[in-house]
Amino acid sequence: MNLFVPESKPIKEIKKKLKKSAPPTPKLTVVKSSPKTPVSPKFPAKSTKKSFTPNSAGKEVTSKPFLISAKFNKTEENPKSSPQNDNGTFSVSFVKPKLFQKNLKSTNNELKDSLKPYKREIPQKSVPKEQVDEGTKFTVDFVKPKLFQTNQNSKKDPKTVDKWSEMMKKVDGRSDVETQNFDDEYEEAKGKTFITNRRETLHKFPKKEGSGVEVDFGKPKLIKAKQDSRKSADTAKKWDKITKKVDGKLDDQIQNLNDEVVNLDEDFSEGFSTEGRGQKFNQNRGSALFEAGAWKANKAGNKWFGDDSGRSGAIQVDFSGIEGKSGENKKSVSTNQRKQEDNGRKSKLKRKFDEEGNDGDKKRRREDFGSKEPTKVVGQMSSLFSYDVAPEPLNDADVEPLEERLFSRKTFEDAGVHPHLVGNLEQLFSIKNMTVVQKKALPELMAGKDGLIRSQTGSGKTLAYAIPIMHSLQAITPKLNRKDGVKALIVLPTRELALQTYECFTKLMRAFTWIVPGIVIGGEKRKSEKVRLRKGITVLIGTPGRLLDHAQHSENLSLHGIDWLIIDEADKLLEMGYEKDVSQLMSIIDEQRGKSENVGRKQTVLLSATLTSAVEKLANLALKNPVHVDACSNIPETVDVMVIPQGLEQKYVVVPAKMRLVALASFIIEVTELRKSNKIMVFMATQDMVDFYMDLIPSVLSSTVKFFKLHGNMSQGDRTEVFNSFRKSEKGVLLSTDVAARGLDLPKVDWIVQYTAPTTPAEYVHRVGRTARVGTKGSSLLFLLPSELHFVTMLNSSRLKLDEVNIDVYLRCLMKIHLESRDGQRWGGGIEGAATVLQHNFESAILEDKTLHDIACKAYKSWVRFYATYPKDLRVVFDFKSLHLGHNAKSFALRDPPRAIGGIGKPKKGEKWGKGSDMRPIRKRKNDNLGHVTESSRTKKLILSEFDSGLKSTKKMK
Ligand SMILES: Nc1ncnc2c1ncn2[C@@H]1O[C@H](COP(=O)(O)OP(=O)(O)OP(=O)(O)O)[C@@H](O)[C@H]1O
Repeated sequence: MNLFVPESKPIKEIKKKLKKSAPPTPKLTVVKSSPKTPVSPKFPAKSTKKSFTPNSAGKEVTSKPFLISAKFNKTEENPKSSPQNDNGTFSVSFVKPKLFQKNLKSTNNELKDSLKPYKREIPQKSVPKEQVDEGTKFTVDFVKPKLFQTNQNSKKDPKTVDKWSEMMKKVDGRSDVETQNFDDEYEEAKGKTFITNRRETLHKFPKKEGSGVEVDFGKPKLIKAKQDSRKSADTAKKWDKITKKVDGKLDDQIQNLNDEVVNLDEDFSEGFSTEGRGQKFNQNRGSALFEAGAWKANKAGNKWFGDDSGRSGAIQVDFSGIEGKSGENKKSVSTNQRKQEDNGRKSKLKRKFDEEGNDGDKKRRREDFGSKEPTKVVGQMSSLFSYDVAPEPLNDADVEPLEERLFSRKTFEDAGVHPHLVGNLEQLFSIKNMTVVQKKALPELMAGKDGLIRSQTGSGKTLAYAIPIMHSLQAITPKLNRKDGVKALIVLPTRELALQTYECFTKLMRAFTWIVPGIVIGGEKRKSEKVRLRKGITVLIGTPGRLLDHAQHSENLSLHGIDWLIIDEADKLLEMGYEKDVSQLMSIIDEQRGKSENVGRKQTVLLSATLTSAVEKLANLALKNPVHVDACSNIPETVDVMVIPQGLEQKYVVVPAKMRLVALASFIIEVTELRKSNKIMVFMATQDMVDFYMDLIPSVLSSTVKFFKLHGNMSQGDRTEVFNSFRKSEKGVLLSTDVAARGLDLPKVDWIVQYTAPTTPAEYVHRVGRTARVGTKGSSLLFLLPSELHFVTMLNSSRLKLDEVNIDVYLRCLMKIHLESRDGQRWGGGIEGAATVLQHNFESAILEDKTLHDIACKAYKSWVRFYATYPKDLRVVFDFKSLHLGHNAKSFALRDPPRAIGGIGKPKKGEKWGKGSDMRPIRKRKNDNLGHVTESSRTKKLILSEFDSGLKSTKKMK
């Protein structure tokens, strides 16, 4: 059966009939169309079939959908004329072609390539051509359009690209059922009716009715084009322009269509809409449409109209089939649902991966924290492995640490430093090249300027000011002598730092014997210091309290000849509340200098590894036209960033309160015994903690490594001895308070452990800065309670990058050493068993020794008090109320319940803080006039005790 030529109406017959039925030639404004000539002169020739691309039938498929909107203009003579029974004018609007062409133009070769296999399916030769007469009705299969559409979309949305490639896979294997599935999306779009009113040469499709496939379908593309127009301003404009034209020409139907299109446009994001169904298009360029694609003949439909020329007939497109899009909608809903499910599954998977993926440690930690057991009664050892609920592990932060170059290529010689000094540096310090901060600071300070200097820890700030001082003092003629009094005054926050600086100057002065260094740091008898001062000192180094004391009360200290005032670790001095002492010192210097004749200009220099706003305010008061020396060239001004030595590896470990002591001991064993690292510094919050752990840990571990302790409440003799012997020792563990956090230059320290977290990010930087100095390597480990985990986030925001290490890494070492329970009890195997033995041994040591028990209680109380004094901005992380005091007591090897330990404990319901407890409510800190936070007097006492000048009556404690 020939589907294309209706058997019942041979062409000639039809023509005859037409002639008969046609009224006298109406005055028609016929817009002629031919494949080669655009119907509307407003549309260029480009919009003809020439621009078609091959379709599956081997025939060209238009890249322009030819959604041709047509208007049948009723004639004046025959106002009742209708397309069915009369001729009329058909105005055609080539709405889409241009637009679509634009779209296709933008389609890259990928589209063509991807379509090739599909197109080759039906070789061109196999498609015979056939003449079809006017009035032939065609049914359209809407396969291709979607394909094109999708491909176009694919360029805009990666998801669609995926979908597209998935579809293409199906399309490639077009013969199989899947392709059919793909076509299903348009299944219900089939059945559109096209009627030609002209004779056509058509491709003959397979013999059967309903076969054949493709058409380049205007409507979807129209919708799509409109939709696309939202994506490109140009296209949108063009679209608007075209729409206007169309609107001017279209009849109601078309107008409606446009309305629909707008609606569809809205709906398109949800998939193909049902809105377009039932639309009818009139087209007077059926040929173009036919040419545009393959179609199916439907001999049942013989409606046709138009003139016999066949040039201005109409083709009616019935979109009723588009309701199939509701299926699509359903599909898209289900796709959405599937997507949601997928997302759900993915996020579940992601969570799972986060938990146990490549970081099984985190997973284990979460499991470990899972159970919760009440602390058992005193005298019995409570389980070590039952914790608070674990915190959510932190996501890996995207932190880009700030880098600061350390060394420069310039030598001290290049900077014009006196050759004797250069020689000294080479021989005694083994130093030739300057560090960056020295390279920047030296020329400015040697030129007589004041300076505010910042650079990372261990970058040679001491020499950055010591060399210019020495260089200028040695140049003074006649040569200085002791009677000239103090020429340079160096103020530092701690005695150890003062001692270290004194040593540095002593070395530098070897070539200049007439320059005399001196130190006053407290802790010594005032009398012997006075004697030294009376003898005469050229470079005086000291802590602020003792310096002020001498300046105020000792006639032997004359400051009128001061040329240099150095305030080192300025931020710490201010944080400790020394700004008053420092400013008093400055006034005394100015006063004495004011009374003297022939005084030169005094140079003042402030230094710190971290510059706070308080330091800058002090700088404004103390410095005149200072030069700002920052070793980091790209430090952002707005962000509170910290620079860490590049050789420093920063880690943190989250340890439940109960496990802290065992974890610390394990770490010490692991690092000193198994990894053979040499030196560790362990920072603790309070002096009592340092005392207690110093008494407990070495005795229980019977370790071969030597332990040292350093805090502000030790005698100066002990402090100096410890400081010196730890410096010189090859191996050792130094338990210390923050007294050792600043400025100390202890050689070859491998690890910095912060057993209690610092009170500021800046303090963190100074503590870890005791290792990895001047280009060496070092590591740091920060202990955090689960509740403190987000301190890491805070550090991250200062561009400090820390990596998490699991507690097991250290606990595992307990399996490698011989651990015996003190009383022979057995505690099971594995890590847990070993850790329990160790904890048991600590607790037994306390139980066996009442003094040690008392020390433990004292330490515990001091820690609780300390915890309540975290600065306000850190309390969100170091929240006293979130502490499990009982679990924390265990880290002091105490089995006693908190309230039994000197009344420490949270108040019971209805009870106030302080009642029967050592605890007090946390006091607010106030801002002083220098803009930094001042401590409550109790907190201040706590901090100052670390750095006490040793004087009986401390004025600074007013
Ligand atoms: N140009 C240099 N080349 C090599 N080493 C140097 C140089 N300048 C100083 N050093 C050494 O670097 C070490 C650290 O110096 P210094 O204590 O002055 O650092 P810092 O910047 O003050 O550190 P912090 O901020 O911790 O106080 C010292 O041992 C010092 O001798």
